[in-house]
Amino acid sequence: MNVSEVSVIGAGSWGTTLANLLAEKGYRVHLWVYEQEVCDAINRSRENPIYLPGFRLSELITAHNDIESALGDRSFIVMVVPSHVYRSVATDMIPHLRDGSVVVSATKGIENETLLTMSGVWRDILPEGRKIRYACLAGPSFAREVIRKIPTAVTVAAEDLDTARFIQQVMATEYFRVYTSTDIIGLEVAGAVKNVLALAAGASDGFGYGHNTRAALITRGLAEMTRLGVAMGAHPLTFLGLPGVGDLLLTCTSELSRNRTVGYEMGRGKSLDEVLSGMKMVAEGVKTARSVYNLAKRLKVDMPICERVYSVLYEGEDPREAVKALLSRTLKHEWEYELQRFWPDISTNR
Ligand SMILES: NC(=O)c1ccc[n+]([C@@H]2O[C@H](COP(=O)([O-])OP(=O)(O)OC[C@H]3O[C@@H](n4cnc5c(N)ncnc54)[C@H](O)[C@@H]3O)[C@@H](O)[C@H]2O)c1
Ligand SMILES: O=P(O)(O)OC[C@H](O)CO
Repeated sequence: MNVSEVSVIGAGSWGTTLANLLAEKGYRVHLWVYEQEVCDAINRSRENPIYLPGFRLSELITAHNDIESALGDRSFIVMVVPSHVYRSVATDMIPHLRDGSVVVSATKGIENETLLTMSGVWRDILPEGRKIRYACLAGPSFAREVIRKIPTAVTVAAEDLDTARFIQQVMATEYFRVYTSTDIIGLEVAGAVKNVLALAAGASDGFGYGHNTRAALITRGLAEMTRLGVAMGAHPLTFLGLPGVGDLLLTCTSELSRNRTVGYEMGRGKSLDEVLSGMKMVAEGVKTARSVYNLAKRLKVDMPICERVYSVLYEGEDPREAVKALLSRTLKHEWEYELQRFWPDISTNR
């Protein structure tokens, strides 16, 4: 497959950044922009004034407000819209999508209504006989650092390694290192769950708790993420890599994270509505907390931190009571859940 032009669907901070990365590699980039005024501003002033102000964008980017012209006859597509609008945007794309197109999804989230990850959404909506080559891009990558060419490493997973290697070649630069994988579901679960855990880590910092608390949340959160991923068919090693512990560390510890910031503000006493009312960008963890809670229940996976995040966000639990509830659970072996579920014949006394 020879690529000279690509489409990027979604012009938030990450979509705009990936569009610019590809344009600076020499690809002609067609960027679909939801808001007409943002679309006009990009074409007129080479800047995304709402989602990525202060960065001059490449001349090789053309912004489009309609999906048909954004897709044209391109067959390398990067999809970066928030998860709650992913299905409707993807559905609009289908009539204009070339069969066999590579679709690289950089969205991190799980649908509330169906509990599907983004690969599941495509499987759900693609008419019989229609095919795409789906891939997921994940890993620790703040748009605001990538746009400044700060060294970054991410992972791309596709069903077959050849597709992943092809995407690696198209997207890698001297500052953006792309690893390959075939564990699509692992990347999707990791990218979604780390946002929920970042809400908890932010709240902990907002309460004024210390480094000990945050390290505990990250480590036990990693165990929860891995359990859910494995129950959904992921490879456990994925969670030790960039999409798992890499992105979890980044998001739970940095002031650049929108998810951590939402948690932090709530930990300082603001309500969820107060925090969200001042935000144009998405904090995916807020919606994904509901999906993760329901998935954990459906698959009988023990995810106490994510469960408390859900009850604070959606059942009005006081965040400090949620911490108390977490700490007052029955004391146990560190790997009790894993030993019982995966190695029942190994004694927890070993
Ligand atoms: N920003 C980052 O650093 C970063 C990094 C990696 C992954 N991601 C993921 O990328 C995805 C997109 O996030 P972002 O940060 O680029 O977005 P953003 O939060 O900067 O902007 C919100 C985006 O949603 C779009 N939007 C709002 N309503 C819409 C609608 N009804 N239909 C279609 N589009 C609509 C806006 O046009 C804008 O593009 C998310 O899943 C996020 O988790 C973001
Ligand atoms: O700002 P956040 O919390 O949405 O995180 C952005 C990216 O997912 C970090 O890899």
